[in-house]
Amino acid sequence: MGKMDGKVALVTGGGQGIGRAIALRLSQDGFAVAVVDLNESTAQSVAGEIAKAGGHSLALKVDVSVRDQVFAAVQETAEKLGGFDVIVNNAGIAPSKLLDDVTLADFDKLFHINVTSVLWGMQAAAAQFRELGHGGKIINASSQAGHVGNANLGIYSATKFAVRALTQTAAQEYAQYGITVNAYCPGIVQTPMWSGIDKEITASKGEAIGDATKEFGSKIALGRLSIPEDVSAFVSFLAGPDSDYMTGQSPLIDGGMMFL
Ligand SMILES: NC(=O)c1ccc[n+]([C@@H]2O[C@H](COP(=O)([O-])OP(=O)(O)OC[C@H]3O[C@@H](n4cnc5c(N)ncnc54)[C@H](O)[C@@H]3O)[C@@H](O)[C@H]2O)c1
Ligand SMILES: CC(=O)[C@H](C)O
Repeated sequence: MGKMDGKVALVTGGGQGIGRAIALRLSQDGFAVAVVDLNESTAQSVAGEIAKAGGHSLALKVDVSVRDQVFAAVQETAEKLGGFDVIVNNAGIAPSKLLDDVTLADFDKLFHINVTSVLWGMQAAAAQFRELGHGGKIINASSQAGHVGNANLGIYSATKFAVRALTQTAAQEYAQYGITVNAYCPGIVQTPMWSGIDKEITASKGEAIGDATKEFGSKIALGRLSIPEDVSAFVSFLAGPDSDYMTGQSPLIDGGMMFL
């Protein structure tokens, strides 16, 4: 019996990387999980992994930058999985570009996918919790790059700083409804996103692939990069009953460069 049996969670960007690990872990915790992703195929694959392991799941193709699609996904999840208790606004992109080279189109796309998607997810989840007559948990993906501006990732860093602002503000505004709002801020996690960054940064510097990983990794006390399961273990805590007291906190845990 999972500790969260009967509860329902929605994970955006659940088709790969950190989102996939979160979806699988919340299912192991007992949640029924809606796996939401722009990539329908990977969303269905992760939902299939959950079902094969005996869990309840739903795969939804959603562009999280489109408000109506996010609201529709939350509604469909509540209807098909029988409730709604947790949303994890995890989806994001991380293109590497020097500030000098950033265009308005780059800026708008990145803020729509990494920031407004979090706002739409929080609005949709809070509305659903209130419609169902109970509180709930909102969990947002920030980053170490939301605490320290990263060269070559300046606009990305700006989006992750913005997610922390939205998280801490929502925590204050939603507390009256019994809704907690927290963010996770991983360091460097071995996912397709990080592989892409490593390639782009090292190529732009004319260095060998992997040099960016060595550069970032050298600052990690534990001497290793994170894996998606490091993050999903923390999100499992945030989604569970032990974090009912936490909202908008941002204590720092050094070591794996995991910030809360
Ligand atoms: N990998 C890292 O080092 C790292 C570190 C800190 C924070 N993060 C953050 O964690 C989250 C997950 O990162 P990851 O490394 O797993 O990334 P990833 O690129 O491996 O996976 C991201 C997923 O989001 C989906 N996605 C992208 N745009 C979308 C959209 N518009 N609508 C719906 N889905 C969309 C992709 O299809 C993909 O499945 C991101 O918010 C990222 O910024 C990552
Ligand atoms: C570089 C980093 O921290 C990730 C991509 O958020």
